[in-house]
Amino acid sequence: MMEIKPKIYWVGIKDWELRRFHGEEYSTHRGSTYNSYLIKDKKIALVDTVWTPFHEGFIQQLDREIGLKNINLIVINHTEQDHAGSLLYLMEKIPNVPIYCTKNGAAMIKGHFHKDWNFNIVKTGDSVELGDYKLVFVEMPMLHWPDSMATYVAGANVLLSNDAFGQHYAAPQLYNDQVDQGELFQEAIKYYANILTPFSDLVKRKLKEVKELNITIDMIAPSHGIIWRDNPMQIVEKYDLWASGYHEGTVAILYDTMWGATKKMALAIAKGLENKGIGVKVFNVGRMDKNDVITEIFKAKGIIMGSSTINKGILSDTASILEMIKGLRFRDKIGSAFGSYGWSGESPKIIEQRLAEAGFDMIMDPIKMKYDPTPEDLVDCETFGEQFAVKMKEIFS
Ligand SMILES: Cc1cc2nc3c(=O)[nH]c(=O)nc-3n(C[C@H](O)[C@H](O)[C@H](O)COP(=O)(O)O)c2cc1C
Repeated sequence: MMEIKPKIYWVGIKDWELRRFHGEEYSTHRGSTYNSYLIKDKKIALVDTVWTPFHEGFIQQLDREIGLKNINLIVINHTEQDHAGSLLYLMEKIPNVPIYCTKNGAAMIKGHFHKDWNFNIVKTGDSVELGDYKLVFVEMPMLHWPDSMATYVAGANVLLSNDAFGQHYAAPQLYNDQVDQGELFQEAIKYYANILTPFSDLVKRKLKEVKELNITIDMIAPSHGIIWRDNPMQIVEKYDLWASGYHEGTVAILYDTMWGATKKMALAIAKGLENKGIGVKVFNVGRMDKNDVITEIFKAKGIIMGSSTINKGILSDTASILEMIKGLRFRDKIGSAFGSYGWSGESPKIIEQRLAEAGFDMIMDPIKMKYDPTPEDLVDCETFGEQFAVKMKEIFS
């Protein structure tokens, strides 16, 4: 239990060992934290809980520090198991305590726990007086579930933002100014790219709405990772940027190969892009963490994706990335496709079609080479890279 502002305590859990989240869908190279907050004002409020496997230690800590019976209300900003999982066990001890949540939140708590507890449905602007502080609720539907909301602690100027502005990042320290900035921002952008990209329009609208409220925010305390206390608005500004067709002006070449032919093509295309002054990163998607690939796609302006043909189709790791791309609905990105083949050569066309369906502007016809590319083939690949670079520059100008 650590005091983050007078009378406001972090009562979360650091999960150092977590390496996979959302089943196997999200890699967590640096673990994660489940941040729960306790406000010990005249009334005692608990905001969010922790993931189910950690419920025992979490509840014991709360009981030891304040006595469970002294909790006057619980706020559930979001009902996903990593934040609300311990609620079931907590409510066994204090079954009548009021739970403040959105209308969707109450429905989803019932969906998860099949219990009809004492729900207090709140909307944006509703509030609860705690004594010196007041909790003010801000609905954030689809950021990133229909139930999501944030809780603002008026008087302390703390925004308990739940999943927004969070990162899967376990660190010895609690605050943004105490940790490695490279690690912190890598985890923050990875979180945005992999979880929030489909909701960028909503993010922009919500940020505008919050700015118009004209509230002072001295601290943003999300439900995963570190707390933003040093210039907390810097992460809000980043979200504004990331939600606005963000890119770093580079090209990501993503390839998959069985015997190395498509890799040779990838490197030749990269050379062509570099010849024309475009920054390029090359990744073997079969060997790379998929969420890191998604983060790199998020950062790039252009995506050139290659796979050799297998059984008239594409290699499975490429297919998996394309499925993720489809759901994430990237915007304002350009692309093309390539690949080696033996006799029928379907893969580049399949990639082209799937990227186009996912909203990419395919600015060049795909290129394919039979079996291992000859030196002449590689010159053609290099020229392909140069032409892509020229078109990309035209789009920028
Ligand atoms: C199991 C297997 C299935 C393949 N199926 C096809 C196919 O359906 N059509 C085709 O054009 N080539 C097919 N190929 C040939 C490869 O696409 C070809 O060898 C290519 O050069 C491999 O490129 P890579 O080294 O980048 O994987 C197949 C190869 C293997 C090993």
